[in-house]
Amino acid sequence: MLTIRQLSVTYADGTQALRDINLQLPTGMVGLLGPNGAGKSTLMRALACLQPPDSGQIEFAGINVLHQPQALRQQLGYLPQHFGVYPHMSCYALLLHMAVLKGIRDKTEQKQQIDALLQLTNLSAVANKSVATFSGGMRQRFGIAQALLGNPKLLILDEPTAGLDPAERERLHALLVQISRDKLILLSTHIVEDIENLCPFVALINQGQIVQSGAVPGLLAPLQGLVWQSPLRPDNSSTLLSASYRFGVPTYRLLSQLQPCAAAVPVTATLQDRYFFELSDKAAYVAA
Ligand SMILES: Nc1ncnc2c1ncn2[C@@H]1O[C@H](COP(=O)(O)OP(=O)(O)OP(=O)(O)O)[C@@H](O)[C@H]1O
Repeated sequence: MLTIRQLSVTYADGTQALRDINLQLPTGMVGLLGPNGAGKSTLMRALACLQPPDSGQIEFAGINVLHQPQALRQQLGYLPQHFGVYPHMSCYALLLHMAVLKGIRDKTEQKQQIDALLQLTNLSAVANKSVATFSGGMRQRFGIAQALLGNPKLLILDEPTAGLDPAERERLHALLVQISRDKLILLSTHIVEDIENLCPFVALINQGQIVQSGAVPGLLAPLQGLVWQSPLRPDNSSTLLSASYRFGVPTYRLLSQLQPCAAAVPVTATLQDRYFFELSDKAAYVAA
Protein backbone atom coordinates (compact mmCIF):
# COMPACT_ATOMS: atom_id res chain seq x y z
CA MET A 1 0.00 0.00 0.00
CA LEU A 2 1.32 3.45 -0.96
CA THR A 3 -0.12 6.38 0.97
CA ILE A 4 0.36 9.99 -0.11
CA ARG A 5 -0.82 12.81 2.14
CA GLN A 6 -1.09 16.50 1.33
CA LEU A 7 1.75 16.40 -1.18
CA SER A 8 2.52 19.68 -2.97
CA VAL A 9 5.33 20.52 -5.38
CA THR A 10 6.27 23.96 -6.70
CA TYR A 11 9.07 24.41 -9.23
CA ALA A 12 11.70 27.13 -8.90
CA ASP A 13 9.89 29.33 -11.46
CA GLY A 14 6.74 29.28 -9.30
CA THR A 15 4.80 26.62 -11.25
CA GLN A 16 2.64 24.75 -8.77
CA ALA A 17 2.79 21.29 -10.34
CA LEU A 18 1.10 19.32 -7.51
CA ARG A 19 -1.48 20.72 -5.09
CA ASP A 20 -2.37 18.84 -1.96
CA ILE A 21 -2.32 15.30 -3.37
CA ASN A 22 -3.99 12.67 -1.18
CA LEU A 23 -3.98 9.07 -2.44
CA GLN A 24 -4.02 5.49 -1.21
CA LEU A 25 -2.87 2.97 -3.79
CA PRO A 26 -3.16 -0.82 -3.46
CA THR A 27 -0.76 -3.55 -4.67
CA GLY A 28 -1.17 -4.49 -8.34
CA MET A 29 -1.35 -2.32 -11.46
CA VAL A 30 -2.41 1.25 -10.77
CA GLY A 31 -2.93 3.76 -13.56
CA LEU A 32 -2.16 7.45 -13.19
CA LEU A 33 -4.13 9.10 -15.96
CA GLY A 34 -4.09 12.75 -16.92
CA PRO A 35 -3.63 15.15 -19.84
CA ASN A 36 -0.33 16.76 -20.84
CA GLY A 37 1.03 18.95 -18.07
CA ALA A 38 -1.31 17.46 -15.41
CA GLY A 39 1.56 16.66 -13.05
CA LYS A 40 2.07 12.92 -13.68
CA SER A 41 5.86 13.03 -14.12
CA THR A 42 6.23 15.40 -11.17
CA LEU A 43 4.31 12.98 -8.95
CA MET A 44 6.37 10.05 -10.24
CA ARG A 45 9.61 11.90 -9.54
CA ALA A 46 8.45 12.93 -6.06
CA LEU A 47 7.59 9.29 -5.27
CA ALA A 48 11.02 8.22 -6.53
CA CYS A 49 12.69 10.81 -4.23
CA LEU A 50 13.98 12.76 -7.24
CA GLN A 51 11.81 15.84 -6.71
CA PRO A 52 11.65 17.29 -3.22
CA PRO A 53 8.10 18.37 -2.33
CA ASP A 54 7.18 21.65 -0.59
CA SER A 55 5.17 19.67 1.94
CA GLY A 56 3.41 16.35 2.49
CA GLN A 57 4.08 12.76 3.42
CA ILE A 58 4.65 9.55 1.47
CA GLU A 59 4.56 6.12 3.06
CA PHE A 60 5.28 2.80 1.37
CA ALA A 61 5.33 -0.58 3.16
CA GLY A 62 6.10 1.05 6.49
CA ILE A 63 8.79 3.35 5.04
CA ASN A 64 8.51 7.08 5.58
CA VAL A 65 9.75 7.85 2.07
CA LEU A 66 10.77 11.47 2.54
CA HIS A 67 12.71 10.70 5.72
CA GLN A 68 14.14 7.35 4.60
CA PRO A 69 14.87 7.73 0.85
CA GLN A 70 17.62 5.11 0.99
CA ALA A 71 15.20 2.51 2.42
CA LEU A 72 12.73 3.35 -0.36
CA ARG A 73 15.43 2.98 -3.05
CA GLN A 74 15.96 -0.64 -1.91
CA GLN A 75 12.30 -1.30 -2.79
CA LEU A 76 12.04 0.89 -5.88
CA GLY A 77 12.33 0.34 -9.63
CA TYR A 78 11.90 3.47 -11.77
CA LEU A 79 11.56 3.93 -15.51
CA PRO A 80 11.59 7.66 -16.25
CA GLN A 81 9.72 9.19 -19.17
CA HIS A 82 12.94 9.93 -21.04
CA PHE A 83 15.29 7.09 -20.39
CA GLY A 84 18.50 9.03 -20.96
CA VAL A 85 21.25 8.75 -23.48
CA TYR A 86 22.67 5.28 -23.81
CA PRO A 87 26.39 4.81 -23.57
CA HIS A 88 27.81 2.43 -26.16
CA MET A 89 27.77 -0.47 -23.75
CA SER A 90 26.22 -3.85 -24.37
CA CYS A 91 22.83 -4.57 -22.87
CA TYR A 92 24.39 -7.14 -20.51
CA ALA A 93 27.26 -4.85 -19.43
CA LEU A 94 24.84 -1.98 -18.76
CA LEU A 95 22.56 -4.20 -16.66
CA LEU A 96 25.62 -5.42 -14.73
CA HIS A 97 26.67 -1.81 -14.11
CA MET A 98 23.16 -0.95 -12.87
CA ALA A 99 23.03 -4.07 -10.69
CA VAL A 100 26.20 -2.89 -8.92
CA LEU A 101 24.67 0.59 -8.48
CA LYS A 102 21.63 -1.08 -6.93
CA GLY A 103 23.89 -2.82 -4.42
CA ILE A 104 23.81 -6.32 -5.93
CA ARG A 105 27.47 -7.28 -5.40
CA ASP A 106 27.46 -11.09 -5.39
CA LYS A 107 28.61 -12.28 -8.84
CA THR A 108 26.36 -15.36 -8.92
CA GLU A 109 23.36 -13.27 -7.87
CA GLN A 110 24.17 -10.65 -10.53
CA LYS A 111 24.32 -13.28 -13.28
CA GLN A 112 21.16 -15.06 -12.11
CA GLN A 113 19.13 -11.86 -11.95
CA ILE A 114 20.38 -10.47 -15.26
CA ASP A 115 19.84 -13.76 -17.13
CA ALA A 116 16.31 -14.06 -15.70
CA LEU A 117 15.45 -10.46 -16.59
CA LEU A 118 16.84 -10.78 -20.12
CA GLN A 119 14.67 -13.83 -20.59
CA LEU A 120 11.60 -12.13 -19.09
CA THR A 121 11.99 -9.11 -21.35
CA ASN A 122 12.87 -11.23 -24.38
CA LEU A 123 16.29 -9.64 -24.78
CA SER A 124 18.53 -12.72 -24.25
CA ALA A 125 19.36 -12.96 -27.95
CA VAL A 126 20.60 -9.34 -28.06
CA ALA A 127 22.34 -9.29 -24.66
CA ASN A 128 25.69 -8.51 -26.27
CA LYS A 129 24.41 -5.77 -28.59
CA SER A 130 24.87 -2.12 -27.75
CA VAL A 131 21.70 -0.62 -26.22
CA ALA A 132 22.30 2.42 -28.45
CA THR A 133 21.33 0.25 -31.45
CA PHE A 134 18.02 -0.95 -29.91
CA SER A 135 14.60 -0.09 -31.35
CA GLY A 136 12.16 1.93 -29.23
CA GLY A 137 10.37 -1.22 -28.04
CA MET A 138 13.62 -2.99 -27.14
CA ARG A 139 14.74 0.09 -25.20
CA GLN A 140 11.53 0.15 -23.20
CA ARG A 141 11.90 -3.56 -22.44
CA PHE A 142 15.48 -2.87 -21.40
CA GLY A 143 14.15 -0.04 -19.22
CA ILE A 144 11.78 -2.49 -17.52
CA ALA A 145 14.62 -4.99 -17.04
CA GLN A 146 16.84 -2.40 -15.31
CA ALA A 147 13.89 -1.24 -13.16
CA LEU A 148 13.31 -4.84 -12.03
CA LEU A 149 16.89 -5.40 -10.82
CA GLY A 150 16.80 -6.19 -7.10
CA ASN A 151 13.16 -7.37 -7.30
CA PRO A 152 11.60 -4.06 -6.16
CA LYS A 153 8.17 -4.01 -4.53
CA LEU A 154 7.30 -0.61 -6.02
CA LEU A 155 7.71 -0.06 -9.74
CA ILE A 156 7.18 3.42 -11.18
CA LEU A 157 6.79 3.56 -14.96
CA ASP A 158 6.41 6.98 -16.55
CA GLU A 159 4.63 6.62 -19.91
CA PRO A 160 6.28 3.29 -20.75
CA THR A 161 4.32 2.74 -23.98
CA ALA A 162 4.97 6.16 -25.54
CA GLY A 163 6.13 5.80 -29.12
CA LEU A 164 5.70 2.02 -29.31
CA ASP A 165 4.07 0.27 -32.26
CA PRO A 166 0.95 -1.85 -31.51
CA ALA A 167 2.84 -5.16 -31.37
CA GLU A 168 5.48 -3.77 -28.98
CA ARG A 169 2.73 -2.20 -26.84
CA GLU A 170 1.01 -5.57 -26.56
CA ARG A 171 4.31 -7.23 -25.68
CA LEU A 172 4.92 -4.64 -22.95
CA HIS A 173 1.38 -5.04 -21.61
CA ALA A 174 1.84 -8.83 -21.35
CA LEU A 175 5.13 -8.30 -19.54
CA LEU A 176 3.61 -5.84 -17.06
CA VAL A 177 0.69 -8.13 -16.26
CA GLN A 178 3.15 -10.98 -15.68
CA ILE A 179 5.23 -9.00 -13.16
CA SER A 180 2.39 -7.21 -11.36
CA ARG A 181 1.37 -10.05 -9.03
CA ASP A 182 3.31 -9.12 -5.91
CA LYS A 183 4.16 -5.48 -6.65
CA LEU A 184 2.62 -2.09 -6.81
CA ILE A 185 3.16 -0.93 -10.39
CA LEU A 186 2.29 2.70 -10.89
CA LEU A 187 1.90 3.42 -14.58
CA SER A 188 1.45 6.94 -15.84
CA THR A 189 -0.02 7.64 -19.23
CA HIS A 190 -2.41 9.83 -21.15
CA ILE A 191 -3.46 6.80 -23.25
CA VAL A 192 -6.75 5.69 -21.67
CA GLU A 193 -6.63 2.39 -23.55
CA ASP A 194 -3.39 1.39 -21.79
CA ILE A 195 -5.09 1.83 -18.43
CA GLU A 196 -8.26 0.06 -19.58
CA ASN A 197 -6.14 -2.90 -20.70
CA LEU A 198 -4.03 -3.14 -17.57
CA CYS A 199 -5.17 -1.38 -14.42
CA PRO A 200 -7.99 -2.37 -12.05
CA PHE A 201 -7.32 0.80 -10.00
CA VAL A 202 -6.97 4.31 -11.42
CA ALA A 203 -6.16 7.83 -10.21
CA LEU A 204 -7.19 10.70 -12.49
CA ILE A 205 -5.04 13.81 -12.23
CA ASN A 206 -5.68 17.23 -13.74
CA GLN A 207 -3.95 20.58 -13.13
CA GLY A 208 -1.89 19.15 -10.28
CA GLN A 209 -4.85 17.71 -8.39
CA ILE A 210 -6.31 14.22 -8.05
CA VAL A 211 -9.83 14.54 -9.37
CA GLN A 212 -10.89 10.91 -8.82
CA SER A 213 -9.35 7.64 -7.72
CA GLY A 214 -10.63 4.15 -7.13
CA ALA A 215 -11.38 0.75 -8.64
CA VAL A 216 -12.47 1.16 -12.27
CA PRO A 217 -16.02 -0.31 -11.94
CA GLY A 218 -16.73 2.12 -9.09
CA LEU A 219 -15.56 5.05 -11.22
CA LEU A 220 -17.81 4.00 -14.10
CA ALA A 221 -20.93 3.20 -12.05
CA PRO A 222 -22.19 6.82 -11.71
CA LEU A 223 -22.15 7.24 -15.51
CA GLN A 224 -23.91 3.97 -16.41
CA GLY A 225 -27.25 4.61 -18.12
CA LEU A 226 -26.30 8.21 -18.92
CA VAL A 227 -23.89 7.82 -21.87
CA TRP A 228 -25.11 8.00 -25.45
CA GLN A 229 -23.37 7.72 -28.79
CA SER A 230 -24.53 9.72 -31.77
CA PRO A 231 -23.36 10.54 -35.31
CA LEU A 232 -24.84 14.04 -34.82
CA ARG A 233 -24.17 16.61 -32.14
CA PRO A 234 -27.55 17.62 -30.75
CA ASP A 235 -28.11 21.22 -29.84
CA ASN A 236 -29.56 20.65 -26.38
CA SER A 237 -28.66 20.30 -22.75
CA SER A 238 -26.65 17.06 -23.06
CA THR A 239 -22.97 17.31 -22.12
CA LEU A 240 -20.47 16.51 -24.86
CA LEU A 241 -17.94 14.05 -23.44
CA SER A 242 -15.91 13.52 -26.59
CA ALA A 243 -16.00 13.99 -30.34
CA SER A 244 -13.93 11.58 -32.38
CA TYR A 245 -13.78 10.18 -35.87
CA ARG A 246 -14.10 6.65 -37.16
CA PHE A 247 -12.97 6.28 -40.77
CA GLY A 248 -13.50 10.02 -41.10
CA VAL A 249 -17.08 9.92 -39.78
CA PRO A 250 -17.76 11.92 -36.59
CA THR A 251 -18.94 10.11 -33.45
CA TYR A 252 -20.12 12.01 -30.38
CA ARG A 253 -20.26 10.60 -26.84
CA LEU A 254 -22.85 12.48 -24.82
CA LEU A 255 -23.97 12.51 -21.21
CA SER A 256 -27.69 12.90 -20.69
CA GLN A 257 -30.54 11.61 -18.50
CA LEU A 258 -32.77 11.36 -21.58
CA GLN A 259 -32.07 10.36 -25.18
CA PRO A 260 -30.45 13.54 -26.52
CA CYS A 261 -31.62 13.06 -30.15
CA ALA A 262 -33.30 10.41 -32.30
CA ALA A 263 -29.96 9.19 -33.69
CA ALA A 264 -28.39 8.65 -30.25
CA VAL A 265 -28.07 5.11 -28.87
CA PRO A 266 -27.32 4.21 -25.23
CA VAL A 267 -23.83 2.78 -24.68
CA THR A 268 -21.87 1.33 -21.76
CA ALA A 269 -19.77 3.96 -19.98
CA THR A 270 -16.01 3.55 -20.39
CA LEU A 271 -13.02 4.89 -18.53
CA GLN A 272 -12.52 7.27 -21.44
CA ASP A 273 -16.01 8.70 -20.75
CA ARG A 274 -15.17 9.16 -17.08
CA TYR A 275 -11.87 10.78 -17.99
CA PHE A 276 -13.53 13.26 -20.34
CA PHE A 277 -16.29 13.85 -17.79
CA GLU A 278 -13.68 14.84 -15.20
CA LEU A 279 -11.97 17.17 -17.69
CA SER A 280 -15.29 18.68 -18.83
CA ASP A 281 -17.31 21.43 -17.27
CA LYS A 282 -19.10 19.14 -14.82
CA ALA A 283 -20.92 22.09 -13.34
CA ALA A 284 -22.75 22.50 -16.66
CA TYR A 285 -24.00 18.91 -16.45
CA VAL A 286 -25.06 19.15 -12.84
CA ALA A 287 -26.94 22.38 -13.61
CA ALA A 288 -28.62 20.89 -16.70
N1 LIG B 1 11.45 21.67 -14.27
C1 LIG B 1 10.30 22.35 -14.33
N2 LIG B 1 10.27 23.66 -14.05
C2 LIG B 1 9.12 24.38 -14.11
N3 LIG B 1 7.92 23.83 -14.43
C3 LIG B 1 7.90 22.51 -14.73
C4 LIG B 1 9.08 21.71 -14.69
N4 LIG B 1 8.74 20.43 -15.02
C5 LIG B 1 7.40 20.45 -15.24
N5 LIG B 1 6.91 21.69 -15.07
C6 LIG B 1 5.49 22.11 -15.17
O1 LIG B 1 4.78 21.41 -14.17
C7 LIG B 1 3.50 21.03 -14.65
C8 LIG B 1 3.37 19.51 -14.56
O2 LIG B 1 4.33 18.92 -15.46
P1 LIG B 1 4.53 17.36 -15.58
O3 LIG B 1 5.68 17.12 -16.51
O4 LIG B 1 4.60 16.77 -14.22
O5 LIG B 1 3.15 16.91 -16.27
P2 LIG B 1 2.79 15.54 -17.03
O6 LIG B 1 1.41 15.20 -16.61
O7 LIG B 1 3.85 14.52 -16.78
O8 LIG B 1 2.80 15.99 -18.54
P3 LIG B 1 3.11 15.14 -19.89
O9 LIG B 1 2.01 14.13 -20.04
O10 LIG B 1 3.06 16.19 -20.95
O11 LIG B 1 4.46 14.52 -19.73
C9 LIG B 1 3.40 21.56 -16.07
O12 LIG B 1 2.77 22.82 -16.01
C10 LIG B 1 4.86 21.71 -16.50
O13 LIG B 1 4.99 22.74 -17.45
